[in-house]
Amino acid sequence: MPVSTRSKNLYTQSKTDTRFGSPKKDEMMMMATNPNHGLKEKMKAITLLYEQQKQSQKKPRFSTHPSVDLLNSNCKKDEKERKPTIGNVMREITENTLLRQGRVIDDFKDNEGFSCRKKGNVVRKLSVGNVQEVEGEKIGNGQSRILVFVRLRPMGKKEREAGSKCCVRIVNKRDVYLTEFANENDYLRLKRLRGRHFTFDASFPDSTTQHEIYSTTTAELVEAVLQGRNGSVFCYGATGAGKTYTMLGTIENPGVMVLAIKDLFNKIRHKSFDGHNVVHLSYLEVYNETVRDLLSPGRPLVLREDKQGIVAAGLTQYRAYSTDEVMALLQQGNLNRTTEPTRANETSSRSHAILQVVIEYRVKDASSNIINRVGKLSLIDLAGSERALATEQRTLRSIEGANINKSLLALSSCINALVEGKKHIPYRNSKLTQLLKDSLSGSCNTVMIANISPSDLSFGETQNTLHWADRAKEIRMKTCDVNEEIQIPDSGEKQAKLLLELQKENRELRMELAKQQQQLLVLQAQTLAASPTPSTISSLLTPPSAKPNEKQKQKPRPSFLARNCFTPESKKKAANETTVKDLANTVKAKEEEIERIKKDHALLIKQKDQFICELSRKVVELSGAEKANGVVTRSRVRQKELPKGGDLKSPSHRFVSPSPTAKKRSFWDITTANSPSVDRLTGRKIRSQFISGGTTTTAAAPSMLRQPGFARQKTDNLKQ
Ligand SMILES: Nc1ncnc2c1ncn2[C@@H]1O[C@H](COP(=O)(O)OP(=O)(O)OP(=O)(O)O)[C@@H](O)[C@H]1O
Repeated sequence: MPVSTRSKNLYTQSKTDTRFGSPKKDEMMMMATNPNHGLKEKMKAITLLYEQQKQSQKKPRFSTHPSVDLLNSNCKKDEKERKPTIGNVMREITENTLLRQGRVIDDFKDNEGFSCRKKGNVVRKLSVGNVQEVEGEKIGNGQSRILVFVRLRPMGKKEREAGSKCCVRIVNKRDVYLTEFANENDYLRLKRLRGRHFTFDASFPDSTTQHEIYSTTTAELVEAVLQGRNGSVFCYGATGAGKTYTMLGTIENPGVMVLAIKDLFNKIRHKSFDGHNVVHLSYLEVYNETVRDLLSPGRPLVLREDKQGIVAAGLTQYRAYSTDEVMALLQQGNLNRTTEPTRANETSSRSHAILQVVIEYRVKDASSNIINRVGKLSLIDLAGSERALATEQRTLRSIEGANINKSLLALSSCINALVEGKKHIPYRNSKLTQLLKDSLSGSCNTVMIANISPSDLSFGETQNTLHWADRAKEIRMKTCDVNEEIQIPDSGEKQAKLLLELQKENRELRMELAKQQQQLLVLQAQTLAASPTPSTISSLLTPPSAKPNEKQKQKPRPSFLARNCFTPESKKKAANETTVKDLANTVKAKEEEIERIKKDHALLIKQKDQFICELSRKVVELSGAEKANGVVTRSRVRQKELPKGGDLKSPSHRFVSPSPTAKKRSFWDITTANSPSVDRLTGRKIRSQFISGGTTTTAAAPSMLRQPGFARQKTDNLKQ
């Protein structure tokens, strides 16, 4: 029999009141706090208050995409339906079972236990199936934020054997639902599903192929790099989540690194207008906070900051000419990478690896300007974070793990600071963040691929990865500038013109010089002619301070007393003398000029001699190398053809001295004497002697100087 209680009446009354408006909040508050009311009444009042508050907090939902509306309507429906009825509890159990089988369920609860779907984030145009463009943002049009993708890997054999459940569900190629299953020993919450929902630019289920991953995440970035922009792709996630598989892949299923390089090489050939392009490659790892070159391992590298940003000083930059060559370099680099088996992954990468490709090529624009484009692509495979057990000893693995976690922590601090728009970003906290500075905040298009495992055993790690990936979406990037340089068209023609002009000027100067020399001679002749006494030029050129000659001494000096001072003869003499003096001065000046020109000429000739010396040295080296390689060259054939006397049988013999033994040592002879073949004469030890273990080698010893690696090989062969 129904019993009417005070609280029931109150509840019905308040319900009916809603028809005319909401029940009075003050009344509810009074009831809830009044000590004279019963517990049930208080509970009802509180429930009503709560419902009212919830309704007032509900904001109108806006979306720019029909799918988002659909999600929202689903969400409302779910909220109505998800009352703790038996039907709903049964439904939860069914969902749980489906999840255990790795199948799809329809809705999830957020952390507070309320069924909810987040409002869909604005996504950019992607080449993924049904993900559509919502906003006009695109890579290359002034990137504004990091693109974040999530990849789910298939359940591993070990995980399946351990009876783990799938806790991740990907819906709509964009939404990731993460479920936290209750602890099996927690009987009270056994039926409870807790989870979180995330939205990314694209999310890939476990069946996604490597090509799909590449075309969605990196293909556009590669295109932007070819336009002269910088791009970075980095994989983030827990150990064993599939980062290395995504970045490097296997021989049958190559990953992003391999596919990106193949694509770069294919496209650059088509884009370059003259077929000329330069591809430089470097590959490094950050292991235990030290930077190492993976292409030529050696001492740790030091990071320096210059105009281009942070660079590893001394890092090898290989020039690659083909995809195959790059593949070989990548393989070589990966063999040098530090990997160790861990609890979670048998071939766990214990270091962060960064592959950097710099491309340079030329294109012609509409107004036939030649444009030099330079783009940089960084592909980063981060080491996975690993939970260290409290009981774990301080082994090398745990130190490695600590360092990996330290750098990843530094990375998350940087992401946090960037998201919060802080002025100081702690890049210097680790080597990894220093190297990623450009990718995180510079003018760069950046793509982040977060790798996750489906197993509920890795729930914590997966949640962490998704949390950071979600944060990374907020990072705003600088507008990415294009690295290109316009070259003035026909610069070659201009240079040729300049050369011709210079040659012309040079000819004119020479002619001027010849003219001046001629003038000088004329002047000298005139001086001689104008001289009152037949004297030599040297006598004319003697300075006034010099001792007067005997004749002058004997001659009476003009004086007023002798009255020969102003005679017409003396006047003529004085005029002649001044002319001679002037001429002597001019001659002196001209001679000084000639001296200077002679000196310049001597210097030029010396420089040319040095240049010829250098050239001849190279020729001798080359001929040595040819002999070593067994290449038949004209010079070798000629040597064979030479008779004992040394005369050539070819028609060119007429250019050879008939008695070579008696000939003067020419410049060529001197350079040959300095070449390795004549080192016996000088007695100086040469490198090839050291290579052959101290025994003096013959003149034809091949040069190994340009290939130090081969030098070592040669020594080994000789030893054998
Ligand atoms: N999408 C995938 N498809 C098939 N197998 C995968 C996939 N992703 C990962 N795997 C497999 O999972 C295992 C672990 O992957 P991987 O080595 O790439 O993990 P990781 O994140 O790089 O780990 P760590 O950080 O320890 O290096 C490998 O055996 C790999 O072949």
